[in-house]
Amino acid sequence: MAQFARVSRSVGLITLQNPPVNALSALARQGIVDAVKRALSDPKVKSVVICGQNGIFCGGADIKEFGTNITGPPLVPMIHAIEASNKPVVAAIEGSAFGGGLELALGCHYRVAHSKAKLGLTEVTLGLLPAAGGTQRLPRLIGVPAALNLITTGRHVTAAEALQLGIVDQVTDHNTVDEAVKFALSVAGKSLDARRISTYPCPCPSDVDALFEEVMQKVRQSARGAIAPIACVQAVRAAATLPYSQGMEREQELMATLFTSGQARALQYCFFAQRAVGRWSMPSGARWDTSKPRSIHKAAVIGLGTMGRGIAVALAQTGLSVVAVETQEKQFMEAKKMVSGMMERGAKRHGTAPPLDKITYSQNIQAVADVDLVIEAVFEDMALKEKVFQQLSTICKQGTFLCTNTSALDVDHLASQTRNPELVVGMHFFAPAHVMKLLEVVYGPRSSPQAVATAMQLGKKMGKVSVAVGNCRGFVGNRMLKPYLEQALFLLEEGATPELVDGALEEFGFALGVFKMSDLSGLDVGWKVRKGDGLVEPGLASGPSARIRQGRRYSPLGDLLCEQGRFGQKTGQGWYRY
Ligand SMILES: CCCCCCCCCCCCC[C@H](O)CC(=O)SCCNC(=O)CCNC(=O)[C@H](O)C(C)(C)COP(=O)(O)OP(=O)(O)OC[C@H]1O[C@@H](n2cnc3c(N)ncnc32)[C@H](O)[C@@H]1OP(=O)(O)O
Repeated sequence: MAQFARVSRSVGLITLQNPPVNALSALARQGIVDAVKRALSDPKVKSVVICGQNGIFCGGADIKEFGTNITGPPLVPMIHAIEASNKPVVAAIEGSAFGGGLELALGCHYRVAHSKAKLGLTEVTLGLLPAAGGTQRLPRLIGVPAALNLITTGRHVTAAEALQLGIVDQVTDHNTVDEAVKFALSVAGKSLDARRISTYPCPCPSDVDALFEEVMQKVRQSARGAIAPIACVQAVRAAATLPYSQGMEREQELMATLFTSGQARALQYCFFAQRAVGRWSMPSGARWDTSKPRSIHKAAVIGLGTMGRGIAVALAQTGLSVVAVETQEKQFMEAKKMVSGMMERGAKRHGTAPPLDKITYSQNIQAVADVDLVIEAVFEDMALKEKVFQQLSTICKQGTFLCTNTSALDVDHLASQTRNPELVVGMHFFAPAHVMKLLEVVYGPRSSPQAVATAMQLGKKMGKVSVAVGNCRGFVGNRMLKPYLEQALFLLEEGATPELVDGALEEFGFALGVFKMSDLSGLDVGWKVRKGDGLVEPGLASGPSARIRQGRRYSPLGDLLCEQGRFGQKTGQGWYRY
C-alpha cells in the first residue's frame, strides 16, 4: 500500500497506493512505516519524498475503519517518526490533502503543492477533530486565529492560500513529484532543527483567554448543537496554552469523546450516503455506470417565482448560459432585479465576479428554442404545467430535455403532454434553490436513462447532492416533510407559537425552524396540493370533527393563513410578518 523507490540517486520516494483516495488504512499505515524505515536505514538515501498515486496525495484516515476494531500501526507515532527523521522528508501534494492526509504532510519537514491542490483539516465535517497532531501542529505553524478558522470549519484551502498562510513551502504548476524531488535534493544534509513543527512555540495573542472566549461564543452560535467544533476550539486552546506533549494528550482525550458520539456516526453515515446516491438505478435496470449523460451548455428556466429565480442563479453560477422566461410583466421586472441581487451577493461572498452576463431574460417562451435543457418552474398547477409542456414540446429543438420542478405533481402525466416523453424528468429543487444542496431527479416509467443521467450529472455540476427517485405524490423529500409539518401544526393547536417551535428546532440544530422554512418556500404551494388532495373543503375549517379529514388528524391552520393571502415571505406575511 506504499511503494518505496530510490530516484535521482539519493532521494527515497514513498508512494501511497490505496485507491481511490489513498486513505490511511491499517495496511497503508503499515506500508508507510515500512517504507520510512527502509528510507532511513538506506545510506544512499539522503532525503525522502512522500506522494500519493493517481494524482491525489491522501484523503485522510480510512473512515471505513471507524466503528471497527482498528488494527495496524497508529497514525500519531507514525507521523512522529517521520518528523523525528534526521533525513529531510518532503510531502508532494497533488489533488487533495485532507484530514489525516494533511496531518501526515504537517509531520514532514517541507511541503510542495501543485497549484490545483486543495488542503484542509476536514474532520469536523465528520463529527471529529484532527487527532493525528493537526490541532497541535497547525496553530504552531500558522498561528491560532488562522488555525481555528480552518479546524472549526473544515474548509478546503487552495494551494495559493496554503502558501500565503505558510502551510506549504512551494507551489508548482509542473509535475509535483519531480519538483518535490528537486526540492528534496536541495535540502539534503541541511539542519532540520527549525523544520519540526511540534517543536515550534505556538504564536499566541497576548490575551488568550479573551480570544478563546470570543471564539467559543461564535462557534457555539454557528455550531447549532454540534459538539465537534467546540472540541476543536478546546484542542487548539491546548496548543496555545500547553506544551506540545500535553496538548497531544488533550487532543486524544477530546477525540475519544467525539469518536463514538452519535453525531460523528450520523455525519459519517451522511458522507457515505451522499456518495451512494450517485450509484443510482431504475426499475428498468438502467444504471449510473451504463447510462451516458449528454453535456448541457445552455439551459432555460420557465417561471421566475421564488424557485425559478434560485434555479436560474444556480445554473448561471455553474457557468451555463441561461434563458430565463417569465411571461407576467410585474413578476418579470421584479425577478430580473432579484436574480441580479442574488448573484451579486453570492459573488461578493466568494470574492468572484457575478455571472450576470450568463442570463438572458425573455417574456416570450419562444426564446427557449435552442437550449439543451429546460427546467419548468411555473406555479404548482397541473393545467398550467400541461400547457407549458405542450408548448415546450413544439418550440424546443430536437432532443432538448424537459424537466419539471414540480414538488408533488405527476411527472409521467406531464411527459404524456409531449412528443418525446423519454426526454422528461423531474428536477425538484428545495428553496432557496441556489443554496440548498438536495436535488430530487424524478424518473417516470418512460424517462430515458440518458435523461436521468443528464439531470443527475447537471445536479452534481451545480454542487447538489442529486438523488434519483421514483414518481409518486410528493416524491421522497416532501413525503418526509409532511409528518414533520403536521406535527408542528398540532403543536400550535396545543398552545405553542410558531416562534417557540422554530426556536426549539433551531436550538436542536436545524438552520431554519419549520415555520420560517415554510414562509421562505411559500405557503400557497402546499395549499394548492392539499386542495388537489380534497383536504381543503369549505365548511370544514372549524369544529372538532373538522380536525379529522380522510380518516386522519388534520390541522387547517395553514389553510386559514392562505385564505387571508398570507403566503409567506413573498407576500410580506405568512406565519410571521416581514
Ligand atoms: C473509544 C476511544 C477511541 C479513541 C480515538 C481513536 C482514534 C482513532 C484514530 C484517529 C486518528 C485521526 C486521524 C484524522 O485526524 C482523522 C481523519 O483523517 S478523518 C478523514 C478526513 N478526510 C476527509 O474528510 C476527506 C473525505 N473525502 C473527501 O473529501 C473526498 O472523498 C475526496 C478525498 C476529496 C475525493 O473526492 P472525489 O474525488 O469526489 O471522490 P469521492 O468523494 O466520491 O470518494 C471516492 C471514494 O473514496 C471514498 N473515500 C473518500 N475519502 C475516504 C476516506 N477518508 N476513508 C475511506 N473512504 C474514503 C468515498 O467514500 C468513495 O467511495 P464510495 O463511498 O463511493 O465507495
